[in-house]
Amino acid sequence: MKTMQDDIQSVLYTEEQLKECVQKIADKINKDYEGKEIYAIGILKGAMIFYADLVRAINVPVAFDFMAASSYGKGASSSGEVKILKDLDFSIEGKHVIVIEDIVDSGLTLSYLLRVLQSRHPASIKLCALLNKPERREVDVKVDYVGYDVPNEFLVGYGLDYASKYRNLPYIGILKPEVYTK
Ligand SMILES: O=P(O)(O)OC[C@H]1O[C@H](OP(=O)(O)OP(=O)(O)O)[C@H](O)[C@@H]1O
Ligand code: HPA
Ligand SMILES: [Mg+2]
Repeated sequence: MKTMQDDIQSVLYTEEQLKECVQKIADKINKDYEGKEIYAIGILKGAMIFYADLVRAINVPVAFDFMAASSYGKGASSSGEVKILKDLDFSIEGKHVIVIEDIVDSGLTLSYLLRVLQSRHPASIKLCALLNKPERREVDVKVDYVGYDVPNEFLVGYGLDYASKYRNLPYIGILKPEVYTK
């Protein structure tokens, strides 16, 4: 039987590497937010695995909230427009917000969400993404905490999907191009 692994060209980051990387990001956040409370906004669904690992490495109080956004049109490239599918449960007014993403690619999702969130008057807002793909950037977004700058390949695993599949792989892999071009 064909397994998910058969669709992976190569492993980009192993489970162990990801664990170390998440800890490094958390160390910085722990320093920057000492004595404060964080309102962590995870962007569903891609960010959920990273979110779950990151918040457990943070040692100041963290309130959880989530948003789901979708760029219109699916596939391996984004179409440009962003729609909010699920909004936050609570107000972020006066809160120290960190928006947590799995990957910044074109930047359209984060730049749109950032505009929406900034209009709600948080005390501060920072962006945290495990992966950053600078070659694909269409709009400028300043990501405050980044795990890795990644090459322009289609990545899956550790939350990242292709056609709703591969999110549960514990590592990040490069998807074989024949999987998404067929
Ligand atoms: O920088 P961008 O070009 O906007 O791309 C990045 C966004 O695309 C993916 O999410 P997607 O909308 O596919 O939904 P998902 O998180 O449910 O996979 C990813 O999780 C980011 O949220
Ligand atoms: O490389 C990627 N993989 C999965 N989802 C994505 N969304 C933007 N870029 C990617
Ligand atoms: Mg996403």
